[in-house]
Amino acid sequence: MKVIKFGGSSLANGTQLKKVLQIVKDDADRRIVVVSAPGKRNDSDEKVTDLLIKLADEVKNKEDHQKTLKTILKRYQDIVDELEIDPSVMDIISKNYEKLIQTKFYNELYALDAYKASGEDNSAILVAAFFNKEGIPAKYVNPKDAGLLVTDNPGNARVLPESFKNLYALRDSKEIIVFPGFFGYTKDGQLLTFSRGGSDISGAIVANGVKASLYENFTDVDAIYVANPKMVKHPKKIKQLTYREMRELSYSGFSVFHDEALQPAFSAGIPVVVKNTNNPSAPGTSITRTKPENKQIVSGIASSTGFMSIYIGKYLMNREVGFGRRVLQIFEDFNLNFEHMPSGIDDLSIILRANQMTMQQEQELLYRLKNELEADDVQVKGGICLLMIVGEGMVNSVGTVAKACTALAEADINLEMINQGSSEVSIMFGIDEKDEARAVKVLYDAFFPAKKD
Ligand SMILES: Nc1ncnc2c1ncn2[C@@H]1O[C@H](COP(=O)(O)OP(=O)(O)O)[C@@H](O)[C@H]1O
Ligand SMILES: N[C@@H](CC(=O)OP(=O)(O)O)C(=O)O
Repeated sequence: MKVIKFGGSSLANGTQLKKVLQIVKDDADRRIVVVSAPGKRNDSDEKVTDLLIKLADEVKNKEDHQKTLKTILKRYQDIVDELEIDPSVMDIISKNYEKLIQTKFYNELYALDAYKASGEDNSAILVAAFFNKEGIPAKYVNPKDAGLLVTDNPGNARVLPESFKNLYALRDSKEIIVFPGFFGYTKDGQLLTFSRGGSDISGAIVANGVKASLYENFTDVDAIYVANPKMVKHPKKIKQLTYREMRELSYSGFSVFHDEALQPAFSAGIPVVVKNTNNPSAPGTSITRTKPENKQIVSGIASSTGFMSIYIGKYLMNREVGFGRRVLQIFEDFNLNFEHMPSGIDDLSIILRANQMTMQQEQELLYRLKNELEADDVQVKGGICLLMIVGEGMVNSVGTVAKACTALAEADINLEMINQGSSEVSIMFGIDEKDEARAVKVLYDAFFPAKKD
């Protein structure tokens, strides 16, 4: 049995849905279809999820929401019309939205998640109706009925382990299951979403639950490329990656596959393949526990912006027992996640995502760090980009850091930070955000030089 997930780009209009149907028909093992909300039809279009966030905001602020609601309904209506699906589906979807808008939520974050999730929920209802109309017996299954349970973290829910056992029952269905991605329910029955792009996570959870032989993730590119195709022209394709390589690359910018989607697949040993809905015969990229050794030391180069660093300097820091714990306690008091913590004998830096704090919180944090730790110096720097070079081959090879540093130095790109060693398969550099695209390009040229004829 295979679990197959289609992203928003594969569900953006009727033409895309016809491709989805054909892909499902092509392989009798494709029994569970996890769907996203309709995505962008072209570069200037809006994702339904983004429209729903806008709608939630308008309803919350008691602003006029009719235009946004109409735009959302039209996205579904256009698909229903193009595919000549029974118009009663549109009545169901419209009623779902009427009901949602009338619902009084006592927690704004729960409300936002309910709006966001409705994009995938209605998409699954529509896809199931389309399959049935085309003679493929299919049924929509709600994550609550299937027992997909999550933690109580709005917009950032995590799966609860008992979900996997509950989901096993999906194997028994005679019909193809169409399952909405992106959300689950707490034990108290509250709907909550995963983080953005989280339909990939739902697909991996369902694949784990039903003990799938393969998790196929269909998107709009022929493969995962060694660098983001928006930054490097025609980058090389990757045939195979290990789970840990993919996790590092997704975490640091390869948005094509969600980093949290690796663990459920990994823990059940389920191979993942990323393929193109627009070109399904292309082999795509496989993600597996191990991969055959090859000459390629670096597998991919990723980058991600939006980070800040907080530097703390204090003479004899290394001799002060409990210093690190006190630093982290202050961060915990502000409910801040941190990503990295490079350190020296008299200084340490904390790298964190900048969007976690307001200016005022930042000022309060700096004040506490300086005073409670009696630090000599506390400085903050925003606008940091993390560059990640990833490859299993780096474990047994020398010279990767030197090669990367040379390429960056020759391009006059200043390194704010280097972090090598904690993860065997990656090297991380902190640079100024303005240098991001140039840095990815020079590293690509250094590690994937064009073949000379
Ligand atoms: N290294 C990479 N390889 C392939 N695609 C990448 C990479 N990095 C970023 N992407 C982007 O990821 C996009 C696919 O992910 P996404 O937009 O989430 O698709 P979907 O709508 O199918 O979920 C691609 O169109 C591409 O722009
Ligand atoms: N629709 C949600 C979840 C998702 O995974 O979407 P997509 O498969 O289009 O990346 C989002 O935009 O975040």
